[in-house]
Amino acid sequence: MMAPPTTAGRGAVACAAAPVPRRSLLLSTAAAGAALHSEQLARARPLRLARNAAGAPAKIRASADAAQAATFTSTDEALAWAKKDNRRLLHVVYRVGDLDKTIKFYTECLGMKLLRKRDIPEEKYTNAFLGYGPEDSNFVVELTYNYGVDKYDIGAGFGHFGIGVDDVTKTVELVRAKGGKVTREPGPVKGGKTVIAFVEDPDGYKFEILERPGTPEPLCQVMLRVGDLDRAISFYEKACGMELLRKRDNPDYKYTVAMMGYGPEEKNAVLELTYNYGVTEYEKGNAYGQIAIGTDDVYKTAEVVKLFGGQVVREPGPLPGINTKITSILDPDGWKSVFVDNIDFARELE
Ligand SMILES: C[C@@H](O)C(=O)SC[C@H](NC(=O)CC[C@H](N)C(=O)O)C(=O)NCC(=O)O
Repeated sequence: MMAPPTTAGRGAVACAAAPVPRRSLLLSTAAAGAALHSEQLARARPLRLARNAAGAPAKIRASADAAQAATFTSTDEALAWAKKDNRRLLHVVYRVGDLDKTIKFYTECLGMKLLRKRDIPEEKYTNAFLGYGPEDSNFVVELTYNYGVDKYDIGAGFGHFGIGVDDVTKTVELVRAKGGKVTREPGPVKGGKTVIAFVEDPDGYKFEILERPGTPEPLCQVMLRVGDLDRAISFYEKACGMELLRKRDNPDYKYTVAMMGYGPEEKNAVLELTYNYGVTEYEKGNAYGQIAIGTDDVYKTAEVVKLFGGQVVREPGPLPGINTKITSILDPDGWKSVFVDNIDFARELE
C-alpha cells in the first residue's frame, strides 16, 4: 500500500496532510457548531481535575471568557499570559502501519498500558492511546492507523521518544527476548554519564531507553532535530510559553541539545531539540504527527503564537461535530503542535 502524501515542510502541506484526529464521540451530543455561549453554560458540569505526573492537581480554569479572542496590549502581556496558562504535554501523535503489532510491542517490551482505543470508520482511521499512567496526568502516545496504509516514511528530522526506566539492561534484554530490534547496546551516552540504549519499534521509530529510576513520567522525551537551535528555543519559549530547562553542547560529537517544557525534566515529559552542527534542514517524512499541549484558552494561545511570528495552520475553534477546541501551529522548522482546550480534553476522558 502506498503511504499518503508527505506532511513534511511548512505551510499548507503539513496542515492538510496531518489532520488532527477527531476527538471522542462522547462529546458529540452537543450539536456541531453549537453557539459558544451554550457550550460555556454546559461547562457548569463538575469536572474531574487533571493531575500532573507528580500527582499535583492541575489548575483547570473554567473561564467564562475562554472563547473570546483577547487583544493583548503588548508582547510582554502576551508572554506573561502564555507563561501562566495551564499547560502540559498531553500526547504525541504519530502514524503506524499495524496497530496490533505496535500495541503488542509497547505493552510487552516497553511496559506501556493500552489506555483506550477508538475507531472512526467514517474517517477511515483508528487511534490507540498507550502510556504509563492515566491520560489526565501522564504524557502518552496516540497511535494513528489509517485504513490500508501499512508503511510510512519516518524521515530524518524526527529523532526518538525517550523512556526512563529503572534498569536499561533489563529493558533491552526484554526487547531482544521478544524479537525487538536493539540498535544501540546499554552504556553511557557518548560524551556523558547517563546510561542509555536505543531500540526500534515495528515501524522503525527509535526509542531511547534512559536509566532514570523511579521517574513519575517514564515517557519523558520527544526528540526532534532543528536547523537553528536559538531560533527554535526562542519560538518554544515565547510562542509556546515553554521554559528552557537545560541546554548542553557536545562539541566532541558536534551537536547541542535543548530541553524545553512546562516543568522540571524529572517530573514532566519534555521536547528535546537537537541541533547538529551545520545541518540547517531535515526531511520530515509523513509518519510523525505532532505533540498535543493542553491550554486554558486556544484563542489566546493562537494570538500569542501569531504575535511572536509563529504560523497558525488551524485557526482556533471547535472541531466540527465534536466541539473540542483546538488550534494547530508550526514551529520555524515546520514541526507541528496542537493546543487542546483543557476542559474539553478532560470531558473526553470522562
Ligand atoms: C542524555 C541525553 O542528553 C541524551 O541521551 S543525548 C543522546 C545522544 N544524542 C545525539 O547524539 C544527538 C545528535 C545526533 N547526531 C542525532 O542527531 O541524533 C545520542 O543519541 N547518543 C548516542 C550514543 O550512542 O551515545
